[in-house]
Amino acid sequence: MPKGPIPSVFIDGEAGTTGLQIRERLERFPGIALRSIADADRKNPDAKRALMAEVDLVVLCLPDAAAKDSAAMAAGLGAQAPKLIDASTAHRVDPDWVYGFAELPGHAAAIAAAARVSNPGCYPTGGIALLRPLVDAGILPKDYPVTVNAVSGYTGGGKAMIAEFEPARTAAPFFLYGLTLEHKHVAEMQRYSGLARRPLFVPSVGDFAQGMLVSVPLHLDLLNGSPKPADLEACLRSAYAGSGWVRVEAADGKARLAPEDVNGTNWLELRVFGNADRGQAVLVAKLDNLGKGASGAAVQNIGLMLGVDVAGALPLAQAAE
Ligand SMILES: NC(=O)C1=CN([C@@H]2O[C@H](COP(=O)(O)OP(=O)(O)OC[C@H]3O[C@@H](n4cnc5c(N)ncnc54)[C@H](OP(=O)(O)O)[C@@H]3O)[C@@H](O)[C@H]2O)C=CC1
Ligand SMILES: CC(=O)N[C@@H](CCC(=O)OP(=O)(O)O)C(=O)O
Repeated sequence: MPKGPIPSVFIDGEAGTTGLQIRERLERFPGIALRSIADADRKNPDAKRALMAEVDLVVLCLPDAAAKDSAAMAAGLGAQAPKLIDASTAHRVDPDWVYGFAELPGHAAAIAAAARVSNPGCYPTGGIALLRPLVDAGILPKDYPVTVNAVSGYTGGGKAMIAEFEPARTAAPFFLYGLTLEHKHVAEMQRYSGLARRPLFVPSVGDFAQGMLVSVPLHLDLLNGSPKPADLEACLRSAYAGSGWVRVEAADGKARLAPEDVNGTNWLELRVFGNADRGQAVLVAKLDNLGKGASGAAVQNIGLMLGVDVAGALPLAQAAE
């Protein structure tokens, strides 16, 4: 039973990049009551605690340390504790939290039954979506030496990185990072792709605000059954048949792919580029890092956890200018 006439949500960190995007999606949606704290009080623990006790669900859109503090605060409310969705990295591989990737086998039901859900990272959303069906089908050996390459728009780094690009760019127009090979997303990518060997992950940022490509190169003769690129595509199509927000697109002989054209939507697009004669393929996911990669997944999870159909809050087409 909701605490009020309709289910209510508080976004802790609603002034940040991810929080604002969730707020935009829920503000225009009538099935959920969005509750806020006055700006001056947004970091005031007493104000937060009071509001947490009044709402059904809190979304944490905070740096990891602050997310852990807020999760502890919510747990301390006992019978008044709200359900939680954490958009940070703090609880992604924590066994007490459900991983909020609704399109993975069994996850939608687990999310619907959970009190604490960890929202996936933007890069893992692309990487896991490409890899998991191939592992589950036994095509990709669990110990395959997987490399995940990716490029993100600069909003992926939140307010601090946005300040390096707006109003004037001080960063390089394109750079690789994560080169110590300790990126915070590797653990969740390995766990939920079902890989036994830690994947190599090479992220990068370009001088564009939003949008993301995640790509995984594969040598087909090292896969089980030496599949053709078309077999990989068929495997992905079968895994996501009937999915509302993941679509598999034909490569159509394209040799180029840009990251921005699903921005503002909740689509996660998957493609298999391949050369059967060379025995090589590249799997590519395209998504909006702030859409399906953050706020869209959070809104999907809010819907599942509160039992509300949120399809109307999740754009499938870009808004007209
Ligand atoms: N940007 C992206 O593409 C994605 C981000 N995420 C994750 O979501 C979380 C938020 O990221 P993002 O929105 O990008 O980051 P931002 O830096 O844009 O926003 C974080 C917000 O949290 C606020 N904040 C910090 N501490 C507290 C506190 N104790 N109480 C209340 N508010 C606080 C900040 O306020 P102030 O600036 O005043 O300190 C800021 O408004 C992070 O954990 C991030 O890793 C997840 C997926 C994708
Ligand atoms: C471009 C950029 O800097 N991106 C961020 C990841 C964004 C994200 O998904 O953060 P969470 O792990 O908190 O979800 C990074 O690489 O740290």
